[in-house]
Amino acid sequence: MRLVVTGREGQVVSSLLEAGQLAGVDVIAIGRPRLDLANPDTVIEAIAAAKPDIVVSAAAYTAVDQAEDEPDLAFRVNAVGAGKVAQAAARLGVPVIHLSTDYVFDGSASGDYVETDATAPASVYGASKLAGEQAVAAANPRNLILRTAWVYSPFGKNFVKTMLRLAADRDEIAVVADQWGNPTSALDIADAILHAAATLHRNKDFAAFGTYHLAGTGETNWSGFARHILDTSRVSGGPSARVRDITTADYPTKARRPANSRLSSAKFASAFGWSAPDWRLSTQAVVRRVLS
Ligand SMILES: NC(=O)C1=CN([C@@H]2O[C@H](COP(=O)(O)OP(=O)(O)OC[C@H]3O[C@@H](n4cnc5c(N)ncnc54)[C@H](OP(=O)(O)O)[C@@H]3O)[C@@H](O)[C@H]2O)C=CC1
Ligand SMILES: Cc1cn([C@H]2C[C@H](O)[C@@H](COP(=O)(O)OP(=O)(O)O[C@H]3O[C@@H](C)C(=O)[C@@H](O)[C@H]3O)O2)c(=O)[nH]c1=O
Ligand SMILES: [Mg+2]
Repeated sequence: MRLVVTGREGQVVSSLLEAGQLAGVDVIAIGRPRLDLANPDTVIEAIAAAKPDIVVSAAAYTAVDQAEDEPDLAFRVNAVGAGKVAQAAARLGVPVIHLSTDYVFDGSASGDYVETDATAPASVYGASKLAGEQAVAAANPRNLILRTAWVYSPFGKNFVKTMLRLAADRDEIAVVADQWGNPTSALDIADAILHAAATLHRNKDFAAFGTYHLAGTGETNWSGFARHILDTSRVSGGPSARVRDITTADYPTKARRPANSRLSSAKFASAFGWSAPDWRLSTQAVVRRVLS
């Protein structure tokens, strides 16, 4: 099985390259300048040349606050570009596995979001990703749209690395405690994608295409996540700091973020027989890797 994944150094693409090597699966990453989602005309040819059995659409414009100032670029990359990736797969007669986000929801629900819940993005990033889901589904009926959340890993930029960096020269970090969600390790996402891809590859009659939530098991808020990161770091001999709970109003940002974007991953678990470890266990593994 040959997976062709978009992007070069992002968290999910890096995790897939590593997981593919361990599992003996060919993973080919293609990104800028060859495949530039901001220049969607580059996409079809770059993907065809890589001869995929399955395409994984992991590249995206992910700067949530910056997107408020660059909506055109965010939509070109996350909506038009993503649609082209799915179209490239369709032309080759292969499925596409596309990554989306919890930020397609506005956060007003009281429980976990399921796949059929109404979307209502509160940010440009969220709106561009929702448009991307629609473009992917329209371009290729053989799509898995995996909505994940709060992604961290040893690679790229993420909240775990930010907390460890801040703790190195501060005694206290103020973190919002009124936004709830599911921290998700990109290492786990990669494992889940390999698992789902193997299912699609093995079963040519696979019929359960569509949207799935795929996030870490268990819930917390950003402050609880920060505390667990820094507790783990302290016992591992790394930097630590006190975490002070603040509210969203105390931490003004350009983009509005959902107060509750918890996702139920039950549909993915029942379709693919895979669920993520508890978020605390996965966080510990990544913190230790970042420190080592
Ligand atoms: N990070 C998160 O917290 C979450 C992410 N997601 C989604 O999961 C997916 C993977 O995210 P993650 O791995 O964290 O992303 P990162 O922010 O770590 O990396 C972004 C990736 O997109 C690539 N990219 C950006 N712009 C372009 C472009 N114009 N053309 C080609 N490639 C481009 C980058 O390329 P390069 O390698 O060249 O830098 C990089 O590989 C995305 O679809 C994202 O929306 C969903 C929920 C949470
Ligand atoms: C650095 C920092 C952040 N925060 C807050 C801001 C925000 O509400 C929350 C998380 O900050 P971040 O900037 O890491 O989060 P953000 O960029 O919003 O993360 C999102 O990225 C996109 C790509 C997604 O798809 C989402 O699932 C989600 O992971 O923590 C603090 O309260 N204190 C701090 O010192
Ligand atoms: Mg400190």
